[in-house]
Amino acid sequence: MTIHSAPNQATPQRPPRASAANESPPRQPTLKALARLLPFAKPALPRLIAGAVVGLGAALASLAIPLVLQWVIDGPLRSGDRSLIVWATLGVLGLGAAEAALVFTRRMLVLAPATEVEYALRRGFTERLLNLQVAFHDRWQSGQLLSRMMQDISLIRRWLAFGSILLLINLVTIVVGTALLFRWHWLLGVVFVVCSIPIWGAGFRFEQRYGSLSRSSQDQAGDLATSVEESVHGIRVLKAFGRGGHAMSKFVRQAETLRDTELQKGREVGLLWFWYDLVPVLALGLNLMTGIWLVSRGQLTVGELFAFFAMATALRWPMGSLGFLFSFLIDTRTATDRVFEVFDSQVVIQDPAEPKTITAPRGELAFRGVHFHYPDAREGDTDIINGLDLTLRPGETMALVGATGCGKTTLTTLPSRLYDVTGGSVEIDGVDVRDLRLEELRSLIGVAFEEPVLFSSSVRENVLLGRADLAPGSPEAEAVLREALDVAQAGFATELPDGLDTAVGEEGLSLSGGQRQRLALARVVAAKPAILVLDDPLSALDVDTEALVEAALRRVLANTTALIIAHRPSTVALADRVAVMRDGRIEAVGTHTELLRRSAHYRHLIVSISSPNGSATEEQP
Ligand SMILES: Nc1ncnc2c1ncn2[C@@H]1O[C@H](COP(=O)(O)OP(=O)(O)OP(=O)(O)O)[C@@H](O)[C@H]1O
Repeated sequence: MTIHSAPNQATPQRPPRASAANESPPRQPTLKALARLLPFAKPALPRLIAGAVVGLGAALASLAIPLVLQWVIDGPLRSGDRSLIVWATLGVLGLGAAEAALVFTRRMLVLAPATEVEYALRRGFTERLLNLQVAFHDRWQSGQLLSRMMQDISLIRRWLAFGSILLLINLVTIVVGTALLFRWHWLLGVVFVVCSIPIWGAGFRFEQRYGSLSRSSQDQAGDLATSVEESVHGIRVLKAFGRGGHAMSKFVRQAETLRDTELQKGREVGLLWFWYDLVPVLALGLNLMTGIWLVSRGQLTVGELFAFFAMATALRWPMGSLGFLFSFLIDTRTATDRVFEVFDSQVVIQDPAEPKTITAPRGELAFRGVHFHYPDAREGDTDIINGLDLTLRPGETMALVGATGCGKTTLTTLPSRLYDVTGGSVEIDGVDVRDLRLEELRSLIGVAFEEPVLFSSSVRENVLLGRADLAPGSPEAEAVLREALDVAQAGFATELPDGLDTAVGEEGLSLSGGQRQRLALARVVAAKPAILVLDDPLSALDVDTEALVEAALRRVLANTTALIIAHRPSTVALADRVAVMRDGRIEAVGTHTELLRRSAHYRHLIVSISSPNGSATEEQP
């Protein structure tokens, strides 16, 4: 039973969550953007550089073949020296074999370090996500984060292992090869360089256009991942409301947008490839005519002409591959930008510079002149928590009641610093929670949310989540586990197929709402915090189970300070005192009987939550 309220004009409405696609900062030069990978790539650099050097060796071996050919044609072949011809043939074979072996070695050298960089990036990314405050996660779609974590980081790995090295090798090969063309005859070199001008022009135009397309497609892939994730998560609701078709058409719309962007990308890459395929062939044709002309005038030997063709052919792949490598480069810089947008997000809720500590916690929790608004609140909106004062004495159980949307859940997020107050302070035993290290603070406060979240692991691991101090499987851990399950009336867990080792959560056995809620309650009880914050923890339980949990909770709460959001009279009955919240403040505090006597708003709330279709609005007294 929930207390409903009419839309409250005073509280800000949440705008839809921003797709991160709208937030990209101005583009910086590609090399500068990629240089941000250096701290992660540093340990892998020696092997990546060794791979590049070996790769260059392979390229030079392939470039040496035309030189040997020239020497054979102009030397031994003309003079008829058979033994030298055999040696030269063996030399060419040796160079070919050396090239193959070096390419293989390059692959082996770069594979492992690139995977290590991928691992380091994923690890850093996850650490960042876990450290970032809840407000960050409110703004970012999960599919966007997932696609950055999986697709973008793996693209960066492929770039480090192959793309970057191939681009370097191919550019060096083109420069050295072109220099050799000049060595045979300056005119051949000039023709080659002039012919390659359109390639550079096409590359420049491509960089300009492909960058934004690449960004759009990677963001759209993230949006698509979000839709799929939401549909899979909400599959029951979609089916129950017969809205599978609606979800499908949303998916199709997004998939079509992504397809169109990919097609545009494909057209841009196709155009680039056209130039990169056409120009080397044109250059070869023009050079053939120039070469024959030079031979006819005696300015070039036949051997030099033959070697020149072998060289121009050897340069075809490096030239042709540039289109693909440039698009790869731009996709990678986009991926790097997207990954670093998360790394660049400020962790605003963190440990203080000079932390205080509470050596013997008594469990007093005080809200002093607290103000709070969510980061997306608009200028001029009234704060959701608007100058709130409330003190819970050590060991006291305080029920918090108020109309729906008045800010009760928001208030429960402040003591453990899921969000920071925007004014005033929250104090434990007189110490501002912002002066405590987060680890200490979160060991002092246990929170159970209305929506019980279980992880895809065993019952045991889920319940002992907050007890990293207990060795898994130790007698002490088992005792804490049993006691917590007992208090939460979660004995059903021992009868699951694998007992307390049964996997639950998304990947595990499906549990009922009440079973999930009892395990979540057991988890917070097992944490044995000095202060418990419970957001309507018994809402999914039947009346009999609720009574049993309440009796057991009373035992636990005897020594623990507790703030409990109450949506039912039975939960209010657990409390020593009740606080009535209205318009972002505490309107009245007292025992249930006192409040019934002196607060009209409380009477209204109690009547509405006691009736079968209970509803309360802020407009009522
Ligand atoms: N993450 C958020 N970002 C922005 N606004 C939020 C966020 N969470 C809640 N709000 C807004 O804050 C206001 C108070 O919400 P809150 O969940 O604290 O109310 P509540 O009293 O717990 O309601 P209920 O009894 O229905 O659970 C609402 O207007 C809500 O839209």
